[in-house]
Amino acid sequence: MDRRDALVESFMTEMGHCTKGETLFLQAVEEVARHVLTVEKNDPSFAAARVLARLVEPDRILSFRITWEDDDGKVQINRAWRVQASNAIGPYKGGLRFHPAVDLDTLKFLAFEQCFKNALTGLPLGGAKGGADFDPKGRSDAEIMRFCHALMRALAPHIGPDKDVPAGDINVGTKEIGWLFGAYRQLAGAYQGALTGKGLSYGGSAMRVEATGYGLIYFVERMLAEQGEDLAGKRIAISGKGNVASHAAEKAVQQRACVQTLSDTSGTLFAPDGMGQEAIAWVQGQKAAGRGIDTPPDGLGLQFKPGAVPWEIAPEIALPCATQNELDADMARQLVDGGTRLVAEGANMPLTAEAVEIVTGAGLAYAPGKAANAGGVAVSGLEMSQMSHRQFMSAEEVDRELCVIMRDLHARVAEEGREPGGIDYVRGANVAGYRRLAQAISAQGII
Ligand SMILES: NC(=O)C1=CN([C@@H]2O[C@H](COP(=O)(O)OP(=O)(O)OC[C@H]3O[C@@H](n4cnc5c(N)ncnc54)[C@H](O)[C@@H]3O)[C@@H](O)[C@H]2O)C=CC1
Ligand SMILES: O=C(O)CCC(=O)C(=O)O
Repeated sequence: MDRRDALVESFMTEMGHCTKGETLFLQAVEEVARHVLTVEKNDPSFAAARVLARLVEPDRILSFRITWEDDDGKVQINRAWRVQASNAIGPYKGGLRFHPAVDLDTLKFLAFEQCFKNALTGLPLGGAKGGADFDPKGRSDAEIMRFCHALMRALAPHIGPDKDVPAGDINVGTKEIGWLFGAYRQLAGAYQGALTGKGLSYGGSAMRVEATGYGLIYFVERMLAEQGEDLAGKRIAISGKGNVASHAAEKAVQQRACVQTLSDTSGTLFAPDGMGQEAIAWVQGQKAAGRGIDTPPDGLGLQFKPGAVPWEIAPEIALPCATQNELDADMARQLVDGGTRLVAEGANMPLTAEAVEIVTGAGLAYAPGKAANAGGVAVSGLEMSQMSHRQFMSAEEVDRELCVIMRDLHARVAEEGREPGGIDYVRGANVAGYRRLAQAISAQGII
């Protein structure tokens, strides 16, 4: 199915010349271009500023060789990048990912998406993303710490509280941020908030760990409220078992939903009667200890199916929370045929372009990650404010604020995406994010 119109076709063709082989980046850009190019064309100042053409070319891409020593004293070499996409509305902001599959294409797509997501939060945050092809699997803590310190030696000159503020992402959690921050403060010779996701004892925000998953559920609650419904008793399938997935599960259970799955690349944990908090805590403990989820203990109501994906249970709500393009066309058809009514992305771009066509074509309510998972970066924004004021909020205060941010974000997206038959969340998110970026970019002249 090809929905490209002439405007999108010519934009993508022009872009294709300098982005050969960057399939993830092109996928993310095309989805945005479909909705915003007509908005740009119809606004003389946005059109004159060529906003989208500027946004698809990052401000700068930093590339690093990271050299470090493993536990056997052997020299190891990794590649790392920081893609600083746009600081038109605030300092560059976005996570760092450690994964062997990390490459420039992945980070360019994530940095591009981050610009729109951060604009949607209503906070003054620009867009960036970074990471390394370092695989922490099988590495000791001492090795991961040495890698973090080596990475920060390369990154430190390019970041700072008013410049670029990295955070965590896949395989980068509170532990890694601690090591990155330790090296940063020594190299900078100053105690400043150049990273978020810090521990509570040294300038972190309450609830940053929970924020993305909890925010996702607050967003889903607004989507359901549009249909006059709530989460109570709804059967939910969640993929992933990490930070986003497990905290989405935790909040959904608190809101009386029936969470039936969590997963990883080895298979899926099924809970036919719904997971309790103990089951979720067990998954979190396994992940923290670097252990698998394939041997659940008796008494938690969990069954593990090797190689299975969560979507086969025909859930009412599907929340992909693992990684990009994890949910393909066949899985999307499985959801549609099984009667799923709502899909919201906890991960960044977890549905392939074809899968998006299938779920939206079938009339499911579908929220893209740039809207639904923005709670994490929003609380990072709150962490930046708290750090600069030297005054910290309680967990209850941050949670309340997160709820308000997700409610307002939903309203912004709904306003742009409302149609007679419901809300087009993809168009709403793309256009609302674009308008904020375009106003800032066109107001600041040709730079
Ligand atoms: N941590 C954060 O605050 C935010 C994260 N995200 C996105 O959420 C997603 C997950 O990130 P985190 O939970 O932070 O990472 P994490 O490292 O805590 O967990 C990721 C988990 O996904 C599992 N996984 C990877 N590929 C999989 C697959 N194909 N099927 C099933 N499971 C798979 C891994 O086993 C891993 O446990 C990523 O797309 C990330 O960019 C988005 C917004 C904020
Ligand atoms: O908290 C942040 O700055 C980054 C969060 C992130 O990487 C994301 O929203 O994908």
